[in-house]
Amino acid sequence: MERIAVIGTGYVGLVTGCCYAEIGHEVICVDIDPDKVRRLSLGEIPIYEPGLGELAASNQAAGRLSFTTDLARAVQDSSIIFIAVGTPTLENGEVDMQQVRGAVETLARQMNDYKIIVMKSTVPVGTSRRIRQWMEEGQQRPVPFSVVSNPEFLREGTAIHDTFHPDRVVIGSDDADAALRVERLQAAFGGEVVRTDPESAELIKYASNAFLAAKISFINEMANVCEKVGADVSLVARGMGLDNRIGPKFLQAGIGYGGSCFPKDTRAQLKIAQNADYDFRILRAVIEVNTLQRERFVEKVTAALGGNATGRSITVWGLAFKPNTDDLRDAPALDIIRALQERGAVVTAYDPAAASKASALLPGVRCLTDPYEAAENAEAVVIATDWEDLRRIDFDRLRSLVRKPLIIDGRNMFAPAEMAEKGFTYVSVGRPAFPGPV
Ligand SMILES: NC(=O)c1ccc[n+]([C@@H]2O[C@H](COP(=O)([O-])OP(=O)(O)OC[C@H]3O[C@@H](n4cnc5c(N)ncnc54)[C@H](O)[C@@H]3O)[C@@H](O)[C@H]2O)c1
Ligand SMILES: O=c1ccn([C@@H]2O[C@H](COP(=O)(O)OP(=O)(O)O[C@H]3O[C@H](CO)[C@@H](O)[C@H](O)[C@H]3O)[C@@H](O)[C@H]2O)c(=O)[nH]1
Repeated sequence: MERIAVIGTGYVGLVTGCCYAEIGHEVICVDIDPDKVRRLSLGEIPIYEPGLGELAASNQAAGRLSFTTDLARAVQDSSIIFIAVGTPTLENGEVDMQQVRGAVETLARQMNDYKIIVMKSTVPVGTSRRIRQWMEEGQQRPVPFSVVSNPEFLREGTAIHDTFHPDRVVIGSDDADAALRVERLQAAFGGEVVRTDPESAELIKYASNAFLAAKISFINEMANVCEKVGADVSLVARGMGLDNRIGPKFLQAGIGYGGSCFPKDTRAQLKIAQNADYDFRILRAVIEVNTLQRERFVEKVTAALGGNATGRSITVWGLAFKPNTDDLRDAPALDIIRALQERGAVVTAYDPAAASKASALLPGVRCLTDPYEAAENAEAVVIATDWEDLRRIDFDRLRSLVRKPLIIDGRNMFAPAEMAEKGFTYVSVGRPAFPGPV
C-alpha cells in the first residue's frame, strides 16, 4: 500500500484518485478550488462520468480517499505525488503550463522528504526536465525527488473501464528505481508496460492523440468524397477496418472530433514540432479538415432547409462532445449552434447530461433534457451527439411533434432507408440519402 497525493481534481485527477483507492492505496486528492473540494468532501461529483460517484463514495466510506485544499499536508503525508492539473492551449498554440508550474512550485516548497513526482497531465516534450529544474529552484533546502512521466490515456465516458483495462502503461524516467515503483503501483490494472526516456513518454501521448485525430479527419474527408461520387462512407469504413493493419476504431465519419483533448493536443503537437523547426504537414491538415467538417455540416443543415435558416426553428439533439459525458469543452454542437444562430435560426437543444451547463454558454437557446419536448414544432432535427437513448426514439411520436419530418444526422446513427420508411427526409454524412445499399 502506498500513500498517494493527486494534485488536481479534474477528470484525470478524480478518476486516478478513485481507481488507486479502489486497489487499496491511501489517496488524498488536492485542488486549489475550495468549492470543488468542499463538494467532493460531501460526496458530490462535479463531473458526469458513469460509475465514478459510486467508486468515490465507497472509497471515501472506507477511509482510503479524501479531498483537501491543503497541499502541504497532502504532500507531506504521501510518498508518490501525481500531478493531474490542466494544460490548456494558449491563443498562439503553446501549452499553458501555469497550472503545472504552480503545482510544482508549491510542491517544491512543501516537500519534507523523498517523493516520486508522477506527471499524468499531457505536457510538451521536455517537461520532465523542466519540472526537475523548477523543483530545484523552488526548494528551500535540497530534498531528493524523482520525476516520472506517466501519460494518461483514459477516454471520458469510459474512464473507469479504461483505467482498469489499459491497452498500455507508459512510464518514462531516467530513474530506474522510481520507474519500477510506479510500474508496480499500476500492476494491478494490467496492460503492457512501455518503459521509455521522459521525452519519448511525453511524445507518445501527443502522437497517440494526433494519430487518432488523423484517423477521424481521414474518414471525414473520405465521407466528403463519398458524397460527391455516390458511395457510402460507413461501408468504406467497414471494408477498410476489417484489415487488421487499419482496424475498425475511430473511423466513424461525422461532424469531426471535439472535447478537451484532441483539439488542444493536436494544436499543441503542431506547435511543439514548429518550435523544433519542423512543419508537421499532416497534422496541420488534420486540424484544418476538422474545422471545415463543422462548417460543411452547417452548410448541409442550411441546404436541407432550402438554403435559408433565417427564422427557422431547429432542434439540436446532443450538446456534449461525445455521449456519456457532460463535457462541453470544444463540443462541435456549440460551434454548429452558434453558426446556425448567426444565420438567423431559432435553436432549441436537448442533452441528457449537459443541458443545464450548456444554457450558460448558449444565450438564446432553450436547453432541455427531453428530446421530444425539444423537437416540438421543429423544422429540422439535427443530431450532434450520438447519445444511446436517441437509438430508442419513437419516430412516430417524433413525426407527430415536428413541423417538418427532416433529420440531419451528424453522427450517422440511423440507416437512411429505414428513416425514409419511417417518413423522414434523412440527411447524414458521407452516405446516399435514399435508396440505401441493399
Ligand atoms: N479529460 C480527459 O479525458 C483527459 C484524458 C487524458 C489526459 N488528460 C490530460 O490530463 C490533464 C488534466 O485534464 P483534466 O480534464 O482532468 O483537467 P481539468 O482542467 O478538468 O482539471 C484540472 C484541475 O486542476 C486544478 N488545479 C489547477 N492548478 C492546481 C494546483 N496548483 N493545485 C491543485 N489543483 C490545481 C484545477 O482547479 C482543476 O480542478 C490535462 O493535461 C489533460 O490534457 C485529460
Ligand atoms: O470514430 C470516431 C471516434 C471519435 N470521434 C470523436 O472524437 C472525439 C474524441 O473522442 P474520444 O477519443 O472517444 O474521447 P476523449 O475522451 O476525448 O478521449 C481522447 O482524448 C483523451 C485525452 O487525451 C485520451 O486520453 C483518449 O485516449 C482519447 O481517445 C469525440 O468528439 C468523438 O465524437 C469521431 O468523430 N469519430
